[in-house]
Amino acid sequence: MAERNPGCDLDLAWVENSYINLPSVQRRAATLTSSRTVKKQWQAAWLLRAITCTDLTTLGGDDTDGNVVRLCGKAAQPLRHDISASLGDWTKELTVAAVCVYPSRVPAAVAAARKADNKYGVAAVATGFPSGQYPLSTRLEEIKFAVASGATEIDVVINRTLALLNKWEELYAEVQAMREACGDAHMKVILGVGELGSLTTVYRASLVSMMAGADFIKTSTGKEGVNATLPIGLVMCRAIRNYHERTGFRVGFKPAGGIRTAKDSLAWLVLIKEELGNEWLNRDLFRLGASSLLTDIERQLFHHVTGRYAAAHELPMP
Ligand SMILES: O=C[C@H](O)COP(=O)(O)O
Repeated sequence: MAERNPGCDLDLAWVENSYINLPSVQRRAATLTSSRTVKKQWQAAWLLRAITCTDLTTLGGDDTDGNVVRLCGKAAQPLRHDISASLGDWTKELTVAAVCVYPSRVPAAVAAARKADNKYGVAAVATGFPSGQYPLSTRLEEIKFAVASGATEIDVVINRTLALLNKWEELYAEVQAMREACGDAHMKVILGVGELGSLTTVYRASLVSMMAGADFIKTSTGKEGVNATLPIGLVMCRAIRNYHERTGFRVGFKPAGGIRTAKDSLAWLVLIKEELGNEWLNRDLFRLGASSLLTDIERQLFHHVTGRYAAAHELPMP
């Protein structure tokens, strides 16, 4: 694991004097997908990398321990054995980075991960996910419950109200308290970008979260109307880069919400490579939060290996 970001004092002047130019962000984001294409064995290699960085997610009101355990089976063995064998023996060891579940489902996920020698992590969403509209005391209790249940990573949501009202000191204090409640569990801070109103607010909330000790910043819960988009991702990566330049600490990035196709995952990998560099292209510093992405990646790898697309029954999801 990379050295954790300990955070730093809140630099309010830096936060309040930061502005984002929307047209230039849009222009740069548009070049990302047009400037680089990866094909054939290189594409297969990138897709395998995407799998290792995936937080395989189920966050449904109808989740049960049964479907969480099936998801964990997929986390431990993301590809069908024969596809895996054709891609090389080393892929037998391939797992996703983590499974991501609600706090009440953590014990089942932890038990399943233990049976797979903890080759992947167990992440829990917390702090009044997805809205964060609850008292701080209960939000912190949720973190403690998930950590006590064995979660190794906690995906917390910020209080968007504070960000929208530019109450940066209060937001900083809340995220600091969340980091303390997480203890040794790594903390991913979800900004809920679709509800932040502007890219400038996204940049400022990114900075404040990192100053307060985020190990990762994450775009979305998957429940907002707008989730992970490349322009928003670009702004967050620039914030991560600027924070690293000033403090020397590396913070990870997790786009999440609406990432469904292998092509989407390649675009996100290109963004990371171009904006943060190869150093960020691993599960310690990059995650893709997704519930259905793996299905399409497996489908594309099946095509790479066999030359044809699989019928639905050939690649059943758990
Ligand atoms: O944190 C991950 C998201 O909730 C997943 O969203 P998704 O279902 O759109 O892939």
